[in-house]
Amino acid sequence: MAAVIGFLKRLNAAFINPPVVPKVSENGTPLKTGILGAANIAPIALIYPAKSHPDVEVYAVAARDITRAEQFAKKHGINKWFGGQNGYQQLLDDPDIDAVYNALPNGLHYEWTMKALAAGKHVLLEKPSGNTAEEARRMFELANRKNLVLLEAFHYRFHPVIQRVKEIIDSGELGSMKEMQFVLGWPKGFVSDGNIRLNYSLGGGALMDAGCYTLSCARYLASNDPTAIVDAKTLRYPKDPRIDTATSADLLFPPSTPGGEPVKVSMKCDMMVPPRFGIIPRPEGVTVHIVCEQGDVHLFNYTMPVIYHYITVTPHGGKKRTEKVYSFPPTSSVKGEAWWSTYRYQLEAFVDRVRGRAPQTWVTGEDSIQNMLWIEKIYEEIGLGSRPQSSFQLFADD
Ligand SMILES: NC(=O)C1=CN([C@@H]2O[C@H](COP(=O)(O)OP(=O)(O)OC[C@H]3O[C@@H](n4cnc5c(N)ncnc54)[C@H](OP(=O)(O)O)[C@@H]3O)[C@@H](O)[C@H]2O)C=CC1
Ligand SMILES: O=C1OC[C@@H](O)[C@H](O)[C@H]1O
Repeated sequence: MAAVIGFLKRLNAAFINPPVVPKVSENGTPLKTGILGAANIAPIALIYPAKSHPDVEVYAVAARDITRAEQFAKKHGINKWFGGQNGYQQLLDDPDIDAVYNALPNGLHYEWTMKALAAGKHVLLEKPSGNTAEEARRMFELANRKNLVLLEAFHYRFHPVIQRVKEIIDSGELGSMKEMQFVLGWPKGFVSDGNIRLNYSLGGGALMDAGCYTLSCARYLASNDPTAIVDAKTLRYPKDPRIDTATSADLLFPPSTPGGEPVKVSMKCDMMVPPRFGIIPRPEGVTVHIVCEQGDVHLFNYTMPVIYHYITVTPHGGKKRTEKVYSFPPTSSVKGEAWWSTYRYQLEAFVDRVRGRAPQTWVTGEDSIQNMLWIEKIYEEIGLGSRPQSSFQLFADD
């Protein structure tokens, strides 16, 4: 019963009725953020988390259609909106805005992040950072040059549960790593014709959408980049064969301990998992499984752990234990509540960085660039090729 009540409380506070705190910024005014695109993800990734952050105000939204912008703004209590052909640029030109949340389709991440940085705004950028590693490299280079914060929104990395899994592996309690398996999928019907995920020029594809998490998580837990792609397979979207609706890849990573064997990693992502018996919707899974020399670690739900998750640790010949990690230990002085979503933890870190404080953890620009690079390599391997690089030029000599 207590578990059910805990689940409902977390669900409610994270995604339905987030607690609202007064805005009391040490800097005088809270960080004013503007959203590019009235995107589906914006409420759970920024608007709800901002309600419980004392130093963030969701100040404006821009949409291609002014009516849509206005409706979205009114629905979410946002006082300012921009719309029409110049709506996005008008938001960037607003001198009161400090930071921008770029929730546009992947293929537009580069153009609008470059424009936002050029306008002097910090950027919280949706994953994957762009269509190519070159786009990512240019964005982080500009952010560095302008001394602005740019973060690829790999929200799962900010939650204590994935950090706990890494801690277990890195502690050596189970010996060196042998294999890791990552699965992420959405039930068929979630992504249908017309969705940005099925649009090639907008950076669609399962590997871009769900696969970028599996790859990021593998690289994070391995503390390394892959050394080789052993095999990769894909299912193509019949209406546009340049789009993968599901992709799986077997990779090799360097040994986790000196002199050890390479770590074998398999990752699988699917945007259209067929229903069980043809009718029961079935997510492919949201799991991480790690096989070490002396035992296994399994994490269920690494992308939405606030709702529910568990880690099981099974030492060979030992007793299986289960851990749940909704917040950092009270002794650690790291901020957080059991109801904080990955996005709320992420916002805390983003604001800390913008305000010149050290965030609890971070996804570096180099990490984001490498993730894109390996996405491109896997696309090459399966014969689909990279998503098209943006033709946008910030400077004429770009
Ligand atoms: N962190 C996470 O958990 C998640 C991240 N994402 C990422 O967020 C981004 C947006 O995803 P999601 O919110 O699901 O997508 P949506 O389709 O809901 O939103 C995309 C927004 O992009 C704008 N847009 C601008 N140009 C175009 C165009 N040519 N075609 C379609 N839309 C356009 C639209 O804004 P307008 O209002 O101006 O019309 C729309 O609101 C993606 O990069 C995705 O990978 C998505 C889901 C979860
Ligand atoms: O980032 C994401 O996470 C949640 C999914 O629903 C979505 O497709 C994806 O873009």
